[in-house]
This record gives sequence, structure tokens and C-alpha cells, in this order.
Amino acid sequence: MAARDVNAISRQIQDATSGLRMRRLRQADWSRRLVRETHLRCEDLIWPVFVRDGNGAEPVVSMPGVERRSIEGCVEAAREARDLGIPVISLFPYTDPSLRDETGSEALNPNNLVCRTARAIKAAVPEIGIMCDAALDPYTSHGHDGLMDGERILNDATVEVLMRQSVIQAEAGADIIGPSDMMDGRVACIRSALDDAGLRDTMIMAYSAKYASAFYGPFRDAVGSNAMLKGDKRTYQMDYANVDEALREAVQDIAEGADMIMVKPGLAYLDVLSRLTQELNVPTFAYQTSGEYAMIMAAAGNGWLDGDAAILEVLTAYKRAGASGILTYFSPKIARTLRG
Ligand SMILES: NCC(=O)CCC(=O)O
Ligand SMILES: [Mg+2]
Repeated sequence: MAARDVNAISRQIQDATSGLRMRRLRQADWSRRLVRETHLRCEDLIWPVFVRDGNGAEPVVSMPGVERRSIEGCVEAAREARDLGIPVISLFPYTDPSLRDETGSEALNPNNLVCRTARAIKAAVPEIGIMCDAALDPYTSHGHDGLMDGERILNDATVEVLMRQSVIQAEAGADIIGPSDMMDGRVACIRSALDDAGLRDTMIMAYSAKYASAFYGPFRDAVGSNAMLKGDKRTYQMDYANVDEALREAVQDIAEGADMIMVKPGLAYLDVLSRLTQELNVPTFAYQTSGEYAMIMAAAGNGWLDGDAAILEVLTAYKRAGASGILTYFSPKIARTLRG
């Protein structure tokens, strides 16, 4: 193209945009950094860790790079998290099938695996926050989050068990209880149970908008409930077609005393996250689930995408959508990246 033509076109573009050229700020790394709107920080991360009874670590096959750790291995993870500036680690137990039953009674054993792990971390790494789920799925022989009567998940009877489970876990050292069960009314009941036990400072991060999702598969392998799960969780977890309902769930949990709320899964639900954070003024977290982790790792493992770049992009998108923080299995890896 002749130089004269280029100049003419350039003037036309200039006129059309009143002189504002959007690419001007993108021309250098320093200017892109200067105007960047969203920042992912180590402080945004919650690291979910799987614990097993016994010595040594076992790989979780469907989550390359993730292991079920021994209690000592979890203490190590807590030290690593502290050193990397990750504020919280959340604990998920693999329960031996011999300890599982219809009512998930092992959840109420004050010396169960998750309680022993919380105590060990509290003693060795008191600077770090510990989060434990309130739900029965790691403990039931049917893999559901609550008590069952035939095919039905019982709401109120389950809530009673969750109240006791929450107190037991808080007494063992959990700073945050994460009700992940989606029973109605559980936040209010857990709050009052904690208060009655003198545990007024224990926080609640409610899994408020937890959807019945295909993206939990590898997690169920990790905690050993996949093979046993009978049916699906659609009578208590949300329908992925709904977003107004997520708002009603969240409003209810906040009114019941949730200190923080959560959306789960994350990537396919960024609109839900965005809606909740725009309409409600509470710390709102998102869970990058095991299936999301596995997708990135599988593609990266095959050389089909740049894993490190994809992780950073996706987690920044969670923040852009409004997340206060993210529960992610990538926590230690991304924290190391962020620290250079
Ligand atoms: N309550 C915790 C989970 O269900 C986690 C699911 C996942 O990471 O897929
Ligand atoms: Mg609810």
C-alpha cells in the first residue's frame, strides 16, 4: 500500500475515534501493567488438600499432580502454604470403605482423620487458617451428603448431624466451617450450634450456590465416594440452568449467619459469581473444581495448551468476575508463579 493511502486511512481512523486509540496503552508490558484492572494474589488462594490414613502419599489418578497425603504430609502442605502466603488450607478426608456406613457416623468421631489432621496442623502451623466441610459424603456408604430414607435425602435429620459435625471439627481446630451439603436451613442451625458450644469465632463459608455438576468427578475419586454414589445429587444441589435461584440461596445463607459465601463450580458459573458479587456485599468465593483442574492438566499434559498460561488466565477471570478468592488445587503452583 502506498504511503499516502496509509496516512489517509490513519487520519480516517483518528477522526472516527476522536483520537482515542485503544491499542496505545497495550504497547508495552509496563503500560499494560499500569492499567491492569484485576490482580491475582497469593492471598486470594485457598488450597484444598486430601488426607489419607497411613504413611506416605498416594496419587489421585484423575488429578495429575494431586496426592492424598498423610497427616504429616498435610502439615507439610500447611507449612508450604504459610511460606507462600496462602491464607487457608481446606481438608478433605479419604475415608476407608470399612469406616463408611449409612449414616456417616465416622463424621461424628472426634478422632476421625480430618479432626486429627486439623489438630496436627493447628499445633505445628498456627498461622494458617483451616477450613473443613460440613457434609456427610466422605463418610456415607451411599456417597450422598445426607441421611437417607429409601431414595430420599432427609433434610432436617441431616442438619442435626451437620451441627454436631461442625462443632467437632471446630473443636479440633477448624477456623472455617464450609457447609457443602445444600440442605435447607443448615447455616442458621450450624451457627447456633457453634455459638452454644462457645465457638463464636468459628467462621462459616457457605457453599450457597452449589450446582449438581459433572465437574466433581475426580474429587469423588479422591475421597473415594465415586464408586459408591447411588443416583445423583439433583434433589439438593442446584439445577445448572438457574441463576435467580442462586441469589435466593445466597440471601438466605447470609441472613442465617454466613460470613462468606461460595459459588461452585467456577468456570462454567462466572455469570453466577458476577451476579452475586454485584448484588450482595459479602465476601464471595468460587471453587475451581476437580473437573476444571483435570481439564487443564489433561490438555496441558498432551501438549494441547500452555498449562501455566491457562491457569493464570482462568484464575484471573474468576477475580474479574468478582471473586474475593478461589479454592483451587493449583494454589501452591500458582503461588510460586506469582512470587516469581
Ligand atoms: N465439597 C467439596 C467438593 O465437593 C469439591 C468438588 C471438586 O473439587 O470437584
Ligand atoms: Mg440453601
